Amino acid sequence: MSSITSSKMRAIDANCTYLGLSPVQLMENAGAAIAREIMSKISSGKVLFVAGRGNNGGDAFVAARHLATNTNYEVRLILLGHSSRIRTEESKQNFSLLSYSGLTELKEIADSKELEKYSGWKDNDIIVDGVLGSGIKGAPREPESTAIALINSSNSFIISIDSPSGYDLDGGEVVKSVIADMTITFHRMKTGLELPGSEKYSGLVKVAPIGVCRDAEEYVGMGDLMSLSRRNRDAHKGNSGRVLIIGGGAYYGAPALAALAALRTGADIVTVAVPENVADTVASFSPNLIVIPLKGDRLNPSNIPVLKNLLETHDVAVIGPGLGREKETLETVEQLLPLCRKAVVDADALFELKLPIKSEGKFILTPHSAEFSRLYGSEIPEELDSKKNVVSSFASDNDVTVVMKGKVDVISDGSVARLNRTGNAGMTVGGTGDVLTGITGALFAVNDAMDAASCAVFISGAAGDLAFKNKGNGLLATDIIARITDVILGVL
Ligand SMILES: NC(=O)C1=CN([C@@H]2O[C@H](COP(=O)(O)OP(=O)(O)OC[C@H]3O[C@@H](n4cnc5c(N)ncnc54)[C@H](O)[C@@H]3O)[C@@H](O)[C@H]2O)[C@H](O)CC1
Ligand SMILES: [K+]
Repeated sequence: MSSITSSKMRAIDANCTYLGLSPVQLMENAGAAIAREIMSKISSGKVLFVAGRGNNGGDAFVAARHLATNTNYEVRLILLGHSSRIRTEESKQNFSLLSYSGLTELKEIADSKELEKYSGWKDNDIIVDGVLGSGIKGAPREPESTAIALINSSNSFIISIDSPSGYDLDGGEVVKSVIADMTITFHRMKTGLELPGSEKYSGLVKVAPIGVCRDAEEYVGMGDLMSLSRRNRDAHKGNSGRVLIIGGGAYYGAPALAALAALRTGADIVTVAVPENVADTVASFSPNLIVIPLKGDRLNPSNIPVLKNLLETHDVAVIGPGLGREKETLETVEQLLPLCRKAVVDADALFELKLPIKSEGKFILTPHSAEFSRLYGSEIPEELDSKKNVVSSFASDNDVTVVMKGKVDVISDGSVARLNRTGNAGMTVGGTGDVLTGITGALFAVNDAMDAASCAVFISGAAGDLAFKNKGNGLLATDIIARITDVILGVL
């Protein structure tokens, strides 16, 4: 399996929490893995743990407790700072257990000078570095910086927890780092530990499993939303996404639903370009919509010059909701796609879509399984792994990102395939597909295609699940739009 970045690891952790596997359980497994490694290396001896106030230090607390259950080991631990400043509940809980765990010494040292004077640095068989892990930001500050220097100047065998402290697991600049003999990283290899020259800092790298649920990685969860781009405090209007919805003509509700969903997902500007016969109706749904009427009562080739200008001032186009399948409409879609930098293609726009799209642009297609089957030209297999393979190779062959909607949604950009299980049977009501495309458009405006597509199906389904709690099978597409912010506010 390939390596992952530390932000991907954080997303997996958060997905574990979402599934009910708590951080304290993962920490217990992480610490136990460190203790096992020490026990397999030496059967007795002196071990000094140096712990920071984050969860990297928390892993060290657990490891020290496990190791001290065996009286062959003399276990000492220094906490860098005051225990009142330990950051997380799981770490606090594990620190408090240390008073009952038979350690030879347990010290809290916040001051760098005092740290230098500490008598326990010498004659350890092993020093365990739990100073900083994946949560590091910038160059190590004090007292962590002095602790790193003291660890490096010892003659002991150095084992780093998760990452050599100070080293960037994503491969960024290293200002000051522990030079370890061995690094035990958790769950998966990290990108930065595979880079040429990284072994100078890490020593031998081992990957320890910590009991992460398989679904926390494969299925989209709350943690994935953490990797979405966040709004800058000094953002200007438009920075958070300009979405152009091209739809309507045959219908009027669909483009309005997509537009309102995009606004609730956080897009700054949502413009709805619809044939003039439905423009007033679409505009009447909400004063928040900007509606541009297009000549004619269906999308047609004469609309292209106006749409071309609009595409230039928008980050992403959402093409399809309520268009109808008139020949001239589908031909217009075909001519429009190569003009888009980014587009979400849905509903009627998928009907006669010619693939691959001859364009430099990036595309997300959101077919349900019957639509996908038509594009794919064959039946879709029942079994989930085969479905993933089919969607993945289709995405790769056509250079698109695909969301195949179903009871379990399958999302792939051709290199990665993810699954989503949020959503419920109440969402078979009309308009829910339009809501999903609107959410996808808003996310795609400011994120890459795979993140946008995966998070969009998750948000749409989770908002639908919240709506289902109050409305049951009577839920409407507009009820889902009303709950989008509740899902997003849970994370961003
Ligand atoms: N699934 C897993 O991999 C698990 C990993 N665990 C361990 O948790 C750490 C990450 O923990 P986190 O609390 O997010 O961060 P750190 O402990 O690395 O550090 C945060 C801590 O340090 C302060 N800080 C940040 N930058 C600096 C700096 N430049 N100088 C000084 N101090 C800094 C920050 O303010 C915080 O207080 C991971 O590596 C694993 O070891 C889980 O225990 C189990 C699941
Ligand atoms: K560390």
